[in-house]
Amino acid sequence: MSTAEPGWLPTSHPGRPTRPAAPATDWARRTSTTVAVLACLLSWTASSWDGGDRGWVWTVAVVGLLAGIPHGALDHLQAARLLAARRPAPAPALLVLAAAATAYAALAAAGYLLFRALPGPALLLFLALSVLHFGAGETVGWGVERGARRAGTLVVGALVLLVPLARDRSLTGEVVAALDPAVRLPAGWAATVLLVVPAAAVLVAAALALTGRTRAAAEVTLLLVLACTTPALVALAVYFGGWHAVRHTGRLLTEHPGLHHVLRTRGVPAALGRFTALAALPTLVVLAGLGTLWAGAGTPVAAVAATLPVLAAVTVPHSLVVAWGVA
Ligand SMILES: CC1=C(/C=C/C(C)=C/C=C/C(C)=C/C=O)C(C)(C)CCC1
Ligand SMILES: [Fe+2]
Repeated sequence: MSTAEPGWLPTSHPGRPTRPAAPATDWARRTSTTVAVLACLLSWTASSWDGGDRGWVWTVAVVGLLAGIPHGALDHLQAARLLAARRPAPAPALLVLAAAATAYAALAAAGYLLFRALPGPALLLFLALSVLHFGAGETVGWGVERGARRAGTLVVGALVLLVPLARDRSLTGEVVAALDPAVRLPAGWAATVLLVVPAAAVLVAAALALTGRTRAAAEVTLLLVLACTTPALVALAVYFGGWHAVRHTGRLLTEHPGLHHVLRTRGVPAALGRFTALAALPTLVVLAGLGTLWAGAGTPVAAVAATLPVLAAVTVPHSLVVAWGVA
């Protein structure tokens, strides 16, 4: 990073903006929509040709998971920036970064220990947190009042996570049993989710369309189709890696001062290049960890069960940093 560019602490931006920042949001919306539409079309085609052999679904699941990892790779920088902005007096940048990274790691460790000690309640908390995190990522740009945003967050978060999990009860059950055979999901949860959530999503899409938010309405409809008509793991993986992570990255290009500077002066591809460079090392660390976990798992289900506590652990600080940034 050259000395003329702002780093991860709040600074005034040198120079005049040469490009507006909206292209990052636009790029993210166009890319994620294209991915979701193509994923639906390809998935319907594959499902009709695979003769019941669903090996391809696991490939899509791994690709989606891997594609989603980098979107949290700059969380420690985001946390440091938010922490620095709240301090009454400026503190040395490295000290703030160390404090933010320590708090982040401590929260992740606490999440992991909780998952290991009490898998049942921790799984329910993790699902609730994930619904809120995914849903909040969708409603952030809707421009609706707070109550409507909260309802939309719950409905769309449940749509993209709980509906696929409920559609493939046997996979969800197997993963949960591999995690801890003593854990029981509440009876009737899947039927309730499938009865309530898609209908609620239709109402949300209709409300958005009737209030002139046609693009948001179309996006909720597309997520409804993805969640309800593609194999559960495909829906989850495509949403996580091809939609949630892409949109979060688009927002980061505007929120992170260094990336925003590159975005304004050199455009979206250059800002994405800079994001890739910054995210590479944390992403590689997570990949190495996942590789170790997966090497010890005998079956795909065992690999997913081994991934779950780690995913839950990093989701705790990740969701908090993202929510703090939006607040
Ligand atoms: C229960 C369960 C799952 C839940 C995954 C979740 C809840 C992921 C949340 C990720 C988040 C919130 C990432 C943030 O960016 C799997 C692995 C799909 C497989 C089947 C069982
Ligand atoms: Fe996220």
